[in-house]
Amino acid sequence: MSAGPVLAGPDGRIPDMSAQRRKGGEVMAPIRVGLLGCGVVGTEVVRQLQTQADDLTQRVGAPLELVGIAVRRAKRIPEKAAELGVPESLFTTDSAELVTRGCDVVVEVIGGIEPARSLILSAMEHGASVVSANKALLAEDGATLYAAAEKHGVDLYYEAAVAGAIPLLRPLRESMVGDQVHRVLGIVNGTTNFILSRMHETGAGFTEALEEASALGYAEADPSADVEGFDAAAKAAILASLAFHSRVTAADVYREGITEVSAADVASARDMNSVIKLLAICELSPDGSTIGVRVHPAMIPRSHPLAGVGDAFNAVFVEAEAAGQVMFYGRGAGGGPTASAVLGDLVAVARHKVVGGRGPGESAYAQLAVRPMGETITRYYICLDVAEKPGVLAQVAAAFAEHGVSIQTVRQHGHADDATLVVVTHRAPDSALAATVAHLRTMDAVRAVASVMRVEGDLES
Ligand SMILES: NC(=O)C1=CN([C@@H]2O[C@H](COP(=O)(O)OP(=O)(O)OC[C@H]3O[C@@H](n4cnc5c(N)ncnc54)[C@H](O)[C@@H]3O)[C@@H](O)[C@H]2O)C=CC1
Ligand SMILES: N[C@@H](CC=O)C(=O)O
Ligand code: NA
Repeated sequence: MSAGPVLAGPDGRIPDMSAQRRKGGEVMAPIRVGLLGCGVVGTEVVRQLQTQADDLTQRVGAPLELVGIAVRRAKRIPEKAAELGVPESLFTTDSAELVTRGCDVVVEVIGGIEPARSLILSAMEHGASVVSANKALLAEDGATLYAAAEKHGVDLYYEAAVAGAIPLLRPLRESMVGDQVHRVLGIVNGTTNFILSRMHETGAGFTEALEEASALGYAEADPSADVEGFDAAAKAAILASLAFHSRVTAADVYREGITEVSAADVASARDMNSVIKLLAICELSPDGSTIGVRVHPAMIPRSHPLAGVGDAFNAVFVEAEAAGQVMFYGRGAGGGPTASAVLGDLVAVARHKVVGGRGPGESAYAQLAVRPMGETITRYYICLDVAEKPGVLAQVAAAFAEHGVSIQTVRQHGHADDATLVVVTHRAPDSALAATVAHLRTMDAVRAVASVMRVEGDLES
């Protein structure tokens, strides 16, 4: 059953079908595409499919025929159809039926775990390759999806799932797969980068900046996934899996979001000519036997290349043995940029349908274990409210020394009851820093541990 003809372009023209003609005049059948979800990303996917119909036909070698668009609510169909200029008959609320219609490719941009997982598995079972933007699902249960893709001989592509428009997963899966990756570090959540940038640049409040990010289509349906770091953790799990050829799930990732980052932290960072960014860091241990995967806010100097990454932009460094450092930068969120990555994957898997063959499957052969966060070695910024009495500084320094954490700089602000000590440490294990902080909290001289933040790069003191 077909829902209709190849969609016309915005000028009303039917795409040029010359690319359908193969040697001997053979006509290539259209590649049948089913779309699950028509929200921020899905809407842009339909728009780009229409505006680029001719070019996509040429690039694939066959026209892409949109055979159905599954949406959740029927009452939105007339409005969506009018907005996109497509027939209402193309829409359905029966997503389970759409994936069994004999699609060549199913594009999943619903999000969440269920029903997305069941729909993808059913689509594969019915012979469809799958393009998805769903990092939450890939990070929770990518292994099941990969296994199904393998079993049914179809592709599973998900470039949009990490860092939106930026080509990052295919470079890791394909271009850099001959190298030994040591570290992947970057900003992979647009919403939190937008919020932190606003807090630094305009002094905007957290809630106000989050509302703006949601209105711009950057935030997840439940924005706590962004601000609590779950979205970045899912992306870190995907990056670590691909970089280190191991199976890493979201549950393996150490995660802190940005909800505890205060205006005072932002001001402190400014005093130290630094900024606060939510970083995802995936790294191989020096002996190559384990990996660390973490997401947390970090203070970085303004001179650091990631410090200038503003708005909802993302940027990721990949450090590899032979390649050295490679940087990826671009729009990490928003309907248009994300749809660009979806379309890239769609063309790739559609070509495979036309000429045969498949893209890479899962490569988890290395099976490296994820080490506990306590073993991570990094530097820290600690802000303490202290009583301004003789000997306090010595007591604080002794607490750090007792746990083997070496202090790089200490600065005191204010006097008497308002005194604040800002300590920046040398590199130390996370467990040692945690023990130091627990110790500081028991000391009479320390009124409060106001803030603890990890540091990347060399801060000015
Ligand atoms: N918005 C962005 O900047 C980016 C989003 N993504 C991912 O893309 C996916 C989609 O994101 P958005 O478009 O922003 O979300 P959205 O919430 O705007 O759109 C999802 C749509 O799916 C619909 N839906 C839910 N259940 C359905 C079902 N069973 N059948 C049919 N439709 C159903 C919802 O009604 C909604 O319209 C998510 O996995 C998200 O994490 C990835 C990168 C960037
Ligand atoms: N909510 C996500 C969307 C893209 O992945 C983000 O803000 O980065
Ligand atoms: Na991407």
